[in-house]
Amino acid sequence: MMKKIYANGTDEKAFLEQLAKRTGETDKRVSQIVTEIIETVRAGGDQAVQKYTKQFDGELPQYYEVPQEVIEDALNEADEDFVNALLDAMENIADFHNRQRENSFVNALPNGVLLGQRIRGLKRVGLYVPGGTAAYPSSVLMNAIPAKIAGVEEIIMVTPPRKDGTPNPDILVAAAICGVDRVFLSGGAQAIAALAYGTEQIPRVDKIVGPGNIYVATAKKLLYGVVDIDMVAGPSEILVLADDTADPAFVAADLMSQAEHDKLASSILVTTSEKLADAVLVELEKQVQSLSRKEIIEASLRDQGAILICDCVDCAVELANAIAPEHLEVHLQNPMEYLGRLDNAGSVFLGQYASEPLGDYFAGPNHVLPTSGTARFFSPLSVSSFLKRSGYVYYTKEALADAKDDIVLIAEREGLTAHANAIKVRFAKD
Ligand SMILES: NC(=O)c1ccc[n+]([C@@H]2O[C@H](COP(=O)([O-])OP(=O)(O)OC[C@H]3O[C@@H](n4cnc5c(N)ncnc54)[C@H](O)[C@@H]3O)[C@@H](O)[C@H]2O)c1
Ligand SMILES: N[C@H](CO)Cc1c[nH]c[nH+]1
Ligand SMILES: [Zn+2]
Repeated sequence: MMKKIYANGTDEKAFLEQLAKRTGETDKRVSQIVTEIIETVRAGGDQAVQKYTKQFDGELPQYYEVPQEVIEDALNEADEDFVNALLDAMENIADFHNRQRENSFVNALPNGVLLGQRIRGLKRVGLYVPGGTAAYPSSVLMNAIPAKIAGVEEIIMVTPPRKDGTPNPDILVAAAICGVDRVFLSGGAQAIAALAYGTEQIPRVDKIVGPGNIYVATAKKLLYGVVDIDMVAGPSEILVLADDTADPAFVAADLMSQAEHDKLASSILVTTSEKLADAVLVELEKQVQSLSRKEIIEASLRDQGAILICDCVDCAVELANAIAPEHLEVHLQNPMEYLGRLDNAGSVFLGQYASEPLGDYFAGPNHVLPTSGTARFFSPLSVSSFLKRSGYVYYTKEALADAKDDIVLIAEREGLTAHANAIKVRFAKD
């Protein structure tokens, strides 16, 4: 089901190149389609959005904007256990993200100068919640909770309608408990374009967050600059780093937990133990039989998965850093020992009981994470993703007099005499 590759410098390189192409190959064609969608929505507004919804999602949605009473009804009619589970998860997620708060500061110098940084929440944010195979209430929590903590004034959620045009009630429940302000039934590149430019009904936002498929990710990339974006979070990924102390049943189960998301999801085992590799293969065959998304899991493991066998743990760690996966599970004898060397992962899960779904739903750290190797430079979604900082300066005449010569000198050296003049003019009458 998963290929075994011996990490000898050549074979794993070929696999990594193929992995890097898994979303990239379609990029050019998708870019063309998405560019056309963006331009059409920019010119045609809500009508164009609805036209694409009908084309790609099959039906005109029951509501374009979901009325508040429908959202409230969804919460009132939801089963209590589900709501309570979401509230339990929310408590952990809020507790974790509350620790990410940042404060404004001011430095008051003895000469009367004030230098400060003001931090505020973004005014209005767009939250993309995938539909299709991936309508996740947990993703609503992971996006909306840090936004609320950051002080975002208005959260506009967009999500595709279900096949019959109705909203997904579980998504509405999550939106209600998180305090999402407005919900539109629109998905794909058209929803991203509407949020970026604004339409008559969908307000223009300052930033768009949330994962989505290749059309959503491409629209976000193309519109970056018109609007801010969080990151490009694509198909899910897991890399398990394991030695012969790992439990093959746990490793196989966790690999499949991410393969289940998408045929393009990638699940990789990097191990020093051939014995473990073989046992994991047996477990995969056994456990997949009872899983409802067997077909997706098998396709994902076959096409995007691999077991990479390394000579030593250090080589395995190096390989994990080179792949830079979204999720990295550490099933090594002393997992904590490696934490400081695991540089490139969206989220790290230490030890055999820190199973990836614990992070997807409950533990507290965010599950909107960088994918496709971008964990090298992107960080998880966080409170700071929703903050804006401005520096400010207050100077007295005396303080400016002390700084005047340096400023004028640098300005004139740059050939910017108007800059120099703006300083000099303040002392012209002295
Ligand atoms: N990294 C993360 O944190 C994270 C979390 C959750 C989900 N995900 C990923 O998000 C993705 C969700 O994908 P999805 O497809 O289920 O939902 P989606 O909402 O992202 O995409 C559905 C939309 O795609 C558009 N679309 C579909 N076919 C199209 C076509 N041929 N041309 C133009 N537009 C088209 C439609 O508008 C449709 O509404 C998955 O890849 C999943 O792995 C990632
Ligand atoms: N693992 C996904 C991010 O890659 C997030 C998620 C939502 N629900 C279940 N899982
Ligand atoms: Zn998941």
